[in-house]
Amino acid sequence: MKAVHFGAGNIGRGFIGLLLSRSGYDVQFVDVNEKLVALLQQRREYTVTLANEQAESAVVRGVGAINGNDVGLVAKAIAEADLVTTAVGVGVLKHIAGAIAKGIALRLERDGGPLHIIACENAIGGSTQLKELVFGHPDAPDRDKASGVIAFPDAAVDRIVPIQHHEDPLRVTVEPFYEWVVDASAMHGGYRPVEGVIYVDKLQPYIERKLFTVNTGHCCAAYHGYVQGYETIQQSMKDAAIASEVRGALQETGAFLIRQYGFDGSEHAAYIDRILERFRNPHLTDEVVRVGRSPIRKLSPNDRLVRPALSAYEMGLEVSYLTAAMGAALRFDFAEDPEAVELQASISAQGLDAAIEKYTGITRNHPLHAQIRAAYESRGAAG
Ligand SMILES: NC(=O)c1ccc[n+]([C@@H]2O[C@H](COP(=O)([O-])OP(=O)(O)OC[C@H]3O[C@@H](n4cnc5c(N)ncnc54)[C@H](O)[C@@H]3O)[C@@H](O)[C@H]2O)c1
Ligand SMILES: O=P(O)(O)OC[C@@H](O)[C@@H](O)[C@H](O)[C@H](O)CO
Repeated sequence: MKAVHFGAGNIGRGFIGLLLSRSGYDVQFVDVNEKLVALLQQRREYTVTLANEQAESAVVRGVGAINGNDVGLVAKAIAEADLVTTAVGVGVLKHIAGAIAKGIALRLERDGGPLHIIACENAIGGSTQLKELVFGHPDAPDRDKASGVIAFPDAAVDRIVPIQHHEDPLRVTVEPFYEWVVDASAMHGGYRPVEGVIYVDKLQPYIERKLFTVNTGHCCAAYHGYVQGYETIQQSMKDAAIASEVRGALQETGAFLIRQYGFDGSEHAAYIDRILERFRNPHLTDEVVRVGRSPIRKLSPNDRLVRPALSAYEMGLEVSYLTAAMGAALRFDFAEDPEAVELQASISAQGLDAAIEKYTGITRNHPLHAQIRAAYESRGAAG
């Protein structure tokens, strides 16, 4: 069984590659980081360590790597694969769509069998977005011809994998918890399950619960922590005021999720508690600038702050912790993050109100707009 996985980064090596390999797949990573590709080709294995007391390690063996710029080789691998997955960042999907389009075209020419392509990104409908990019690409084959053969099931993936600082660039430390949920309703019948993956008929409750709890809470800790001058999520969560901002935001998204999807209230409260413990994991060092990365994406209308806030507001629920986090996100001025630079330049050039409208879609006449402005102002440049 052959799997092609785009993105040999933290989640690619520390989660998706690990599970695929355990399920008996030969994993070919596709990446544009030449150093990573060369090391994977040379060693064909890497080590994953769990961030717990025991620090248990596992070696993932028999992996390979292809340079993503070698589109011909990537297309050939896709034509021959049994499964394709991605973890490159949702904004990067457009850059891999061409190679996937070529791979599908080659596969159809050769009468290759059915194939699932699963985007494991933090986004609602990540695989569906990838599908649109692939079939919008000039190298894509006819959509109808491909539709019986190629499926793009959406997925939710959860495992905290920080930026790694090991001497060995392939080694990756991951939290023990993981959850990978795939929309089985979009899959071809008779698929071969990946060990550890949960297949469900309706993904929406799972992806929204994950994104609007794990990722909402995570970015609240990151943005409030950044404003207060903390370097890591673990330091931020030790600050009682920040921990209470994070819990407050998760109670707000929780009220919306429970009402929207009928989750059991006490089970959801336990889910929140578990997540807060995961953020505090003393065996991990997760930088606030990683978790807060790409603030424009995180402030966008369909993402972890604005979407649950607007949905909850429309249900008549309180959202002041969520707007507080948006105010803090607008203060994220990390100079090495291109989206933070763009956001700050926009605030300086066009003013705060225009930036809130542009990036969140929340217009000046919406009551939440004033709340976000007030939250931003109360934080001041130095917090
Ligand atoms: N790290 C986590 O805790 C975590 C958990 C769940 C989901 N995710 C999601 O997984 C995705 C990847 O996150 P990450 O933390 O592993 O990031 P990462 O930066 O560690 O890994 C991304 C990898 O993609 C590679 N890449 C970039 N452009 C590429 C291209 N054109 N072709 C092939 N490879 C390319 C990069 O070189 C890098 O190795 C994101 O969507 C993220 O939201 C991350
Ligand atoms: O990957 P992002 O930028 O969407 O979000 C940053 C973190 O919140 C995220 O990577 C989490 O660690 C992960 O989603 C946990 O499952």
